[in-house]
Amino acid sequence: MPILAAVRLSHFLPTLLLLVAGVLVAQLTALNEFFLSLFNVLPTLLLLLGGAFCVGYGRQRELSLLVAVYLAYFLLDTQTDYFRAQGKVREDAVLVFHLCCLLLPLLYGLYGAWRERSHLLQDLVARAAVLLALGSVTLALAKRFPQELQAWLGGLQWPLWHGEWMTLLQPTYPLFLIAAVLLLVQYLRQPRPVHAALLLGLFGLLWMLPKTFLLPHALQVMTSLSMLVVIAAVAQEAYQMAFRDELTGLPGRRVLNERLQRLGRNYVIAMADVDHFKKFNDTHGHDVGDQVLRLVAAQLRKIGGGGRAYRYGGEEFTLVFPGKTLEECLPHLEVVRQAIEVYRIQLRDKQQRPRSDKQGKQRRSGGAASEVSVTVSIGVAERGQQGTPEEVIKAADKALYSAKSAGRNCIRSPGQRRGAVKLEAANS
Ligand SMILES: Nc1nc2c(ncn2[C@@H]2O[C@H](COP(=O)(O)OP(=O)(O)OP(=O)(O)O)[C@@H](O)[C@H]2O)c(=O)[nH]1
Repeated sequence: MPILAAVRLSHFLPTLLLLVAGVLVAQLTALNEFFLSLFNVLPTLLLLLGGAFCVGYGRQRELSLLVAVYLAYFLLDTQTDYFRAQGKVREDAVLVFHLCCLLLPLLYGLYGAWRERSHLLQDLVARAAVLLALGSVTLALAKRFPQELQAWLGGLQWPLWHGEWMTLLQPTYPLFLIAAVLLLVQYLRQPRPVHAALLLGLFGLLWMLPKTFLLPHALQVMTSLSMLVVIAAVAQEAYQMAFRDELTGLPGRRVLNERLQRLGRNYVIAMADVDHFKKFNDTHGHDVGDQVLRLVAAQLRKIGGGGRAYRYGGEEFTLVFPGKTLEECLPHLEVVRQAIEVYRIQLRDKQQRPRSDKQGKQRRSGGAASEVSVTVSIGVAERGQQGTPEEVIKAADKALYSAKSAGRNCIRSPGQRRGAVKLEAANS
């Protein structure tokens, strides 16, 4: 699959909306009592609840990231509290702020792009060891040589590369840039909600740092939201894992079972099955078989008439039409059956793939590119006077067997006579 084709706006949109909301709220100079109290405790609450959630789902990477963001928040919050109470900054404020500006993107980029190992405990220990080593060396230096360290950090500048807009210590920007590139590459290689959230969360933190002492709520609000978007993305992935079929992206059996409990008095259920799929797999290989299932699912997803497609299992799909009659659904089922029949699938066998564009063009013009197509048989049943959804599925399954024995690539319903299979044929 081309990389950009897998990029989804839905991976970014919720995170983007939350962060934009955060930017707007952080600009407010006065928050009401409720939100003030909320944002004062939110980072800690998110660390505890989100941390427990990540532990539960074995997400060491997100857990370590939450801890790193929280530590930076804790250090900066101590400084801003003092600043607000005393009207002046603490003695070590500049040093602490500069260290946070450098260590936050460093740890964020490192933890974010560091792939989780299969052994969860080892992974967690390795991440904790990095934090401990970096933290203890920094702390020791800051305690022992505060002035020297501050002077050294202040000297880290390249006047040629300095921009007017740079309000943070100059090396902060390349560190954020490296972290952003790492996280972007990670997203492009594996477009997942969590990878998108990690990338956008980094920008939230970059926005926040220069405003830490300037806007009274920027620190609490943006820390909270940067943590929240990561936790929300973990929750979104957990939901997808539980309820979406990974291969086709369609809702899986669990969602179907749940939907069946909420169907009203009238509904239609269709079972669709790819024809001769075993033979297809044997001829073209399991990978091509998977590719075909994805394409069949993509066509079924487009079903009209208020229908919804689910992967029932294997090469079998279920279509549910709430509040519809059989007559209303048949034309829509026929449209997808035909769409699948005429769809030509270009085989993307890696070994057969041309090495250059020129070669690819030559092959295509020479007709050497291999194309395949599949068909589906569909059995469809509607709820009668009585009957549970399970009984309607059984009836649709029975009709599917009739469709198979009637020659496949057709639609049948219970009681339909043998031969009355294709609507177009029947209508003409
Ligand atoms: N590639 C791939 N194959 C699958 C998947 N799930 C099930 N299959 C294959 O689907 C085939 C189903 O074959 P059968 O149930 O015998 O039926 P069929 O060959 O489609 O024949 P008819 O249904 O009678 O037209 C088996 O070979 C399974 O291995 C999957 O996720 N990916």
